[in-house]
Amino acid sequence: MIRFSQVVKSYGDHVVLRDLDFTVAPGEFVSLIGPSGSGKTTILRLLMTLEKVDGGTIEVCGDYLSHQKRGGKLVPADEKYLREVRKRIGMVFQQFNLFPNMNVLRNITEAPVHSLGVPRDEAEARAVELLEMVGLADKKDAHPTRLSGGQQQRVAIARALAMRPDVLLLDEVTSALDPELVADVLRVLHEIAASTDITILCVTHEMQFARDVSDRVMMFDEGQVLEDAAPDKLFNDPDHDRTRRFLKAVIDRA
Ligand SMILES: Nc1ncnc2c1ncn2[C@@H]1O[C@H](COP(=O)(O)OP(=O)(O)OP(=O)(O)O)[C@@H](O)[C@H]1O
Repeated sequence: MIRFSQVVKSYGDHVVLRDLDFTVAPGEFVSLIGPSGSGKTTILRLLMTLEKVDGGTIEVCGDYLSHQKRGGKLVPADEKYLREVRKRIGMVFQQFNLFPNMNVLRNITEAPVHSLGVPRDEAEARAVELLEMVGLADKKDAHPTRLSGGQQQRVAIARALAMRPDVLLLDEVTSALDPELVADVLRVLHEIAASTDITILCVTHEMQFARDVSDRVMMFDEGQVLEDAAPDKLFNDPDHDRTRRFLKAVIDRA
């Protein structure tokens, strides 16, 4: 579960998120769409604790992310507390960010072994299962530089899942890929959405994918959720003219 309550985030005088409220229910797959500069990445950066809120609260699976409870009061979260909460949040970025000096298996097992204390043989067995799931069982000994961008991104997805996160954040995960490599990555995400109960928040420009895979789609504009609906409703019959114009612009560009 993810809950933003009255979240405000500014950069200097520029208010990027204004009194933002939204919830992603446990196990839901929600896509976030909207024009460039509307604040989508800022939402993910707050969830990754790379930024702090200026107002309001963020909760992940019942724990505050922006604050912690001390003596019955909410106080700003300290680093030790955040390190624990962060373990429950998986992330996959546009750039794959794999460790170039480690083979694929090590890339996947490093965090479970060192941050969660999972025994190495157990972490390796799980990594092999995940590599099978993403269609790369034969690449476990390869180094990332030997893989295509699409394969590297599938390793990055396996690496995020190896931490058994409650919440998975996807930030334009296909944007850096050549078009012919996109389908395999989307297929893997489809399977994850269908076969796990991870709560997923996905920022994407892939409208067909958002339509196919999401339980809900949030159209975001100027720091607020303009429209929040099931994909069929949002893509076929949006309530707002702004949404209609945005969707048309994306389709015309494709
Ligand atoms: N570190 C920062 N310092 C100052 N302004 C920032 C910073 N990060 C983002 N912004 C501004 O905040 C606004 C929202 O940016 P954000 O990256 O969240 O938008 P976005 O919807 O993700 O855009 P895109 O689709 O292009 O990635 C933009 O006007 C951006 O210029």
